Amino acid sequence: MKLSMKAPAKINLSLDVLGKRPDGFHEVEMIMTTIDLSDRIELEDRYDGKIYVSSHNRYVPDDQRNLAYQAAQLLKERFKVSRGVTITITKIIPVAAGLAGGSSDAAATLKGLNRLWNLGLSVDQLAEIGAEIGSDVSFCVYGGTALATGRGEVIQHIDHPPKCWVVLAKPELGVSTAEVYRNLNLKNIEHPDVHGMVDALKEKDYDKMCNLVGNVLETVTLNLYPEVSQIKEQMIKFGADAVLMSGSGPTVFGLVQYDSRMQRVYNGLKGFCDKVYAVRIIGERVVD
Ligand SMILES: C[C@](O)(CO)[C@H](O)COP(=O)(O)OP(=O)(O)OC[C@H]1O[C@@H](n2ccc(N)nc2=O)[C@H](O)[C@@H]1O
Ligand SMILES: Nc1ncnc2c1ncn2[C@@H]1O[C@H](COP(=O)(O)OP(=O)(O)OP(=O)(O)O)[C@@H](O)[C@H]1O
Repeated sequence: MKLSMKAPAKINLSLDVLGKRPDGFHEVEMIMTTIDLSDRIELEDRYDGKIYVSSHNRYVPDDQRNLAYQAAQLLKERFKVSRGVTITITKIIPVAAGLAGGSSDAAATLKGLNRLWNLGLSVDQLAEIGAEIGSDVSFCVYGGTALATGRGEVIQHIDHPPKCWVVLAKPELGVSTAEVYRNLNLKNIEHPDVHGMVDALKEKDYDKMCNLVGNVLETVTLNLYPEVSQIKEQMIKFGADAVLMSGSGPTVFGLVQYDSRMQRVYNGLKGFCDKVYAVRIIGERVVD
């Protein structure tokens, strides 16, 4: 049997770091929402018990380092599954970009294998297993819009953003999340108003949402890679309503309400940056 799953990217509308934990991770408070930019994951049953993964993308490992492979291995071992799987990833989400591409591939693999292997796990159980693979995987299992706390794996569903465009620009560099967290100076943080953002979404107040976007990791990545600042400046110049880096970067996104303005920002960035996308926020949970 064969299954095909969509694995959407996320953006962080707000990202705050509260401190460093004894386990080395950082305590975060962030708002994530899914966007209409997705990888496709095909899962095909194997009866020799092996796990194979391929993506035809030179930046993505085709072995046990692949997060989708790790998802399959975890389920196989934990639930003593004798069958195997061939995982084929059509990579659309840019890699090491701050868009949770690998995490979403892992989440889609967990959800797909739950069906393919008849494991009967609830979405909450899948999210809990996902947290063992990476901090963003739990959110990706649920999708939608959430306030994520802990190291990112404690998920509280919140209202989705008002309808708008997201223009994304990804410079030709990949960023290591670990390196960005390592370079964060906890004594010198300007905390974004995460709870104000929750209210803005509840009130469906587009202007308030735009005013409150903030990400404490942005300054770190901007210092490490000044070209990200230039992309931000271009987005602002071409008229995006709000501009922010997603996650640990380097992707910068701009929120835009009107189609004509979206086209202007998109075209403006196209000449400036290699990978540019204009997509909608999905924001609402899709149960698949
Ligand atoms: C930047 C974000 O993408 C925002 O959504 C996430 O916080 C990172 O999520 P992720 O890529 O799934 O992160 P993980 O794979 O769990 O961790 C990668 C590395 O980032 C650092 N890390 C990650 C999450 C966190 N709350 N604190 C951390 O310090 C750790 O050094 C860790 O070894
Ligand atoms: N399925 C996968 N897709 C992309 N990268 C993967 C995958 N599996 C493992 N990786 C590795 O993970 C690293 C980070 O890639 P990914 O695209 O998930 O980063 P990211 O978007 O910054 O994630 P996050 O926003 O969760 O921090 C890559 O450098 C790659 O080597």
